[in-house]
Amino acid sequence: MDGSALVTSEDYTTLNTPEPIETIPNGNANGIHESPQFSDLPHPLIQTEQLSLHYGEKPIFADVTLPIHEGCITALVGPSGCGKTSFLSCLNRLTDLIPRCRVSGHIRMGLLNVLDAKIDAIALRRRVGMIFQKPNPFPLSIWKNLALPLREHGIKNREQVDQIIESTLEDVGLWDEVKDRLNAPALALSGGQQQRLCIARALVLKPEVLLLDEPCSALDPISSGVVEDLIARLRGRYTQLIVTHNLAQARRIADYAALFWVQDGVGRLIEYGCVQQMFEAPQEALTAAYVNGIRG
Ligand SMILES: Nc1ncnc2c1ncn2[C@@H]1O[C@H](COP(=O)(O)OP(=O)(O)OP(=O)(O)O)[C@@H](O)[C@H]1O
Repeated sequence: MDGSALVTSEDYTTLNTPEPIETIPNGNANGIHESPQFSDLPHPLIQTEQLSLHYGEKPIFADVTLPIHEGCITALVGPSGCGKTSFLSCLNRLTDLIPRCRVSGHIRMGLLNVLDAKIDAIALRRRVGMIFQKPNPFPLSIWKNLALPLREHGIKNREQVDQIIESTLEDVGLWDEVKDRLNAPALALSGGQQQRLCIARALVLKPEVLLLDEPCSALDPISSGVVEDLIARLRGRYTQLIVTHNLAQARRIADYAALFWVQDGVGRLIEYGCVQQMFEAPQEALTAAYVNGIRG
């Protein structure tokens, strides 16, 4: 599902987030990515319990209990229509904006009960940013794409805004490419640059979690590689949950993977584990068939 239409500038609102954590759970001296062992695990930053979602009367997924570990990359994989995007949308309550969408079960993020009707969903969306399949920069200049969410959060001092914009564009590897044309329209950038700008737009608000819904699938192979490298580089600083149909990508960058599948008309979590285990020694026959390209 392309949820880009769901997001308004209002979704980029509200301050009050802790600084991103600095721990880097992965990556050895050679830069080779290694999956963490379960024994090394901190508590999950987010935990869903028996999470279920309906659109109207139609059940989409049911009873999903899934930990999402801090600083790690978790990949959601599975065939089209099994509810991966819908699951992502629950985590920052974008589901509130979908008519006749009903979510039940529990989502804990630290001490926060995410599904509590009383919590500030706008504040939550600042802590849990979302990146969509199709890059969706505002039809404004590059600079304004980043200044706008800052201004909405009360950061207006020009020097401070410029400093945050520069460091965030550095973070996403875009500074050198755009520093001489910050007033150019964002829509004039290439698809891959636009997607990195959208990631920067989420990062200026210092989120803890990034939800990435097939962030590379609309990009050419080179741009896709650049965005994938960026996601891998952000490991440890942000908790990332990525929906991808690209199993090779999941294997390259994720620490954990979760396989969703429609069974008896409803999406189910079939298996969750370290990415290495999911690909090399899956516990479920369906996972083995999926990762080996036999099913799905
Ligand atoms: N707003 C909506 N209203 C009603 N049904 C919806 C809505 N959004 C998605 N669906 C349906 O819910 C099911 C799950 O969709 P979802 O996009 O979550 O699956 P997905 O696994 O992410 O699929 P894909 O990999 O193709 O993006 C699909 O049958 C879809 O048609």
